[in-house]
Amino acid sequence: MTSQTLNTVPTPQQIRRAPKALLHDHLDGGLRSATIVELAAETGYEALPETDAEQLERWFRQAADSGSLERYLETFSHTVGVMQTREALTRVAAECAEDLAADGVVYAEVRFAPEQHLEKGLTLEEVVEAVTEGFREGERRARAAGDRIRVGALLTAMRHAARALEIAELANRYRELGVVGFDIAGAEAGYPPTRHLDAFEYLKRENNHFTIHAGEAFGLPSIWQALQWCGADRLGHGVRIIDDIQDDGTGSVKLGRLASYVRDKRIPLELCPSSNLQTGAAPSYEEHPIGLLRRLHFRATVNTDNRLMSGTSMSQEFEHLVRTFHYTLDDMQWFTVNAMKSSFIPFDERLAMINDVIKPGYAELKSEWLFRE
Ligand SMILES: O=c1[nH]cnc2c1ncn2[C@@H]1O[C@H](CO)[C@@H](O)[C@H]1O
Ligand SMILES: [Zn+2]
Repeated sequence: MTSQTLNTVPTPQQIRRAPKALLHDHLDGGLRSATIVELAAETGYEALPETDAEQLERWFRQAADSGSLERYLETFSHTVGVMQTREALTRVAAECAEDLAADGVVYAEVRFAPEQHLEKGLTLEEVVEAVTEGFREGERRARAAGDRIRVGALLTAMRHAARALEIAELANRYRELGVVGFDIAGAEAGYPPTRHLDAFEYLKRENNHFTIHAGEAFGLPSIWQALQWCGADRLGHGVRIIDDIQDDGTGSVKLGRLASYVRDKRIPLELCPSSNLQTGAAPSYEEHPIGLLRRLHFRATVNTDNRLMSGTSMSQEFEHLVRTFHYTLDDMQWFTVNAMKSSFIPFDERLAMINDVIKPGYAELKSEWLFRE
């Protein structure tokens, strides 16, 4: 190995400092556990399973480690439970932006389902405004701490419910006000994305963007519907696309028609390795499809999904991948540029982020070995 290739394998510290872009992160899956405890006391939420922040953090991780998406999702009742006031939503959003920035994330799209935050009388509009105000506040605090981050909101509709069109209209109304797109989430099996076709067709007519959770707990039919019936711009997870790829282990790999389409059309895959291990969508980091999908040049991106439930961060996701697949800074840059290219902000802004923030950041890290004492 030459010294140059040796030096492009990032250290944990370099991974944290490297500029990262995040497309798939749930606001209600990333609260600080101490904040949950405080908000529960302030807002009179009495159903927390633990009242000590550290124990609560452990509880979330263990409860989410269930091997089933449905059981994993049950843990969200406690985060959503304390996110029912304007102040709570703004605080959680501001801390989210701060935490991501401190982890070296320069661009993030963070999603949440407005319809889940109406229990204490807030309107859908008030929920969106509280969250976007929090993101702006978090961006300011990050700047004051010497970090840079830009956060866009994605509005999620819950796939078992029937409010998708309403939430899509909301996303469209708040487009110039910090909302960059739309999503559907929740239990996948039994709730195909075509249930919400009216919402997707509306967004297409409005020239708006959307991603769909598909190919996580359910396989190819869900991905096929999301793309070919609903017209999704990106796939939330999409990891089961691996079921349409035959890898005989001898170097000969055969793509089925859906996998070919996904690769040919450069459909972004919002891959979330740690989350997949917890819900049983992948057995281990070693066997996670991201290794093959990266080798085959799918438009793969690395994401956190739910930092609290998975006890993770963008840096930690990359640390796992670097350890497992021996990725270099060039690989990290590749995933990051993929994410930025696939983001929902205007093209000129994406390009500036890639050329003026991401590439210089990696160049700086890659050159460090030259000046080592
Ligand atoms: O990995 C996932 N798959 C499907 N749904 C999810 C996942 N993570 C979170 N949510 C769901 O999205 C809602 C809004 O953020 C959360 O409340 C949770 O129910
Ligand atoms: Zn998700």
